[in-house]
Amino acid sequence: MPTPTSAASTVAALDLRDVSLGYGDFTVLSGIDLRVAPGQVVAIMGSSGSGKTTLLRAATGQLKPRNGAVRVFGEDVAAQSLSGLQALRQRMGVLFQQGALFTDLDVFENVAFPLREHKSLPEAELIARVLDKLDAVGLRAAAHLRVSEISGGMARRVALARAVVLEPELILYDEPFAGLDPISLGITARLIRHLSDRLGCASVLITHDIQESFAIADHVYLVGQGELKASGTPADLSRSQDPYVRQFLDGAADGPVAFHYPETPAFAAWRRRHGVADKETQA
Ligand SMILES: Nc1ncnc2c1ncn2[C@@H]1O[C@H](COP(=O)(O)OP(=O)(O)OP(=O)(O)O)[C@@H](O)[C@H]1O
Repeated sequence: MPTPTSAASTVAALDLRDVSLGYGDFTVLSGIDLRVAPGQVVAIMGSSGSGKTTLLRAATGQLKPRNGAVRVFGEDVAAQSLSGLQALRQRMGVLFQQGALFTDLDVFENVAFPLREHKSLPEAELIARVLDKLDAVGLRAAAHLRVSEISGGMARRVALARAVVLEPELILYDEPFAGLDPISLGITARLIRHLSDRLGCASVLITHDIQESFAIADHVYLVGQGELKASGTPADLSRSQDPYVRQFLDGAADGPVAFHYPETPAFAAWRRRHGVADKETQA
């Protein structure tokens, strides 16, 4: 029989059961089952507009599911009061694509910012914590530099240190590799794995980058055509003969992965207002 401790440790950091998400009359995704265990690195992949960022919004409670439940650390996100949601968010780190730093603060103060906002630590402890996180991203000795004095790749790493300074149990990364050169890309990927292992936190990456995410992920989910198309280890997906998975992984132009944005009821209404026939009728 599991002890209370071992039972607690099996609570998923993020758990989606039969979740549907959408905006207005447009359903983006439905029937999504997804689980991220503590310490796991999970990649969510899919073509442009497939709903990856939408999933991330559901995890942070910005978007309520139309169906099913989104649980973070075992708590139903949609059932939370504002203070409950804030308490859950304090246990999460989010690194947005434009993880913009405060340009009027130096590197140290950028990373110290969440600690100063949310914790009242003695200064010596705060300094130790910030330097520890800067050390984890290889930038301890850059603490004194102004944001204008660091490169774009360094700025990404500072943003990463800031995202983990509160030692979150779950970190959500929105396209952490976008716009990075191949070397920085490899370094950032290894850093994400390293931070996850070092802090024991669960990491979710929203990404298009197959090579780097497959190199560090324990599990991969592929979304497309409004649903979960595949899930498994990188090795499982690499072996898959499913036409959708193969087209996505091989980057082939022809296949089931849709290039065209799907026609929504809102577009159909716009089309009718402008006297435009639908494509099939025109053809
Ligand atoms: N606030 C919103 N209101 C209405 N529709 C939205 C909103 N945000 C996103 N969408 C729609 O939801 C769909 C999924 O968008 P989402 O940003 O989740 O895709 P994505 O997979 O992250 O795409 P990309 O890889 O291009 O960033 C898109 O069709 C988009 O137009």
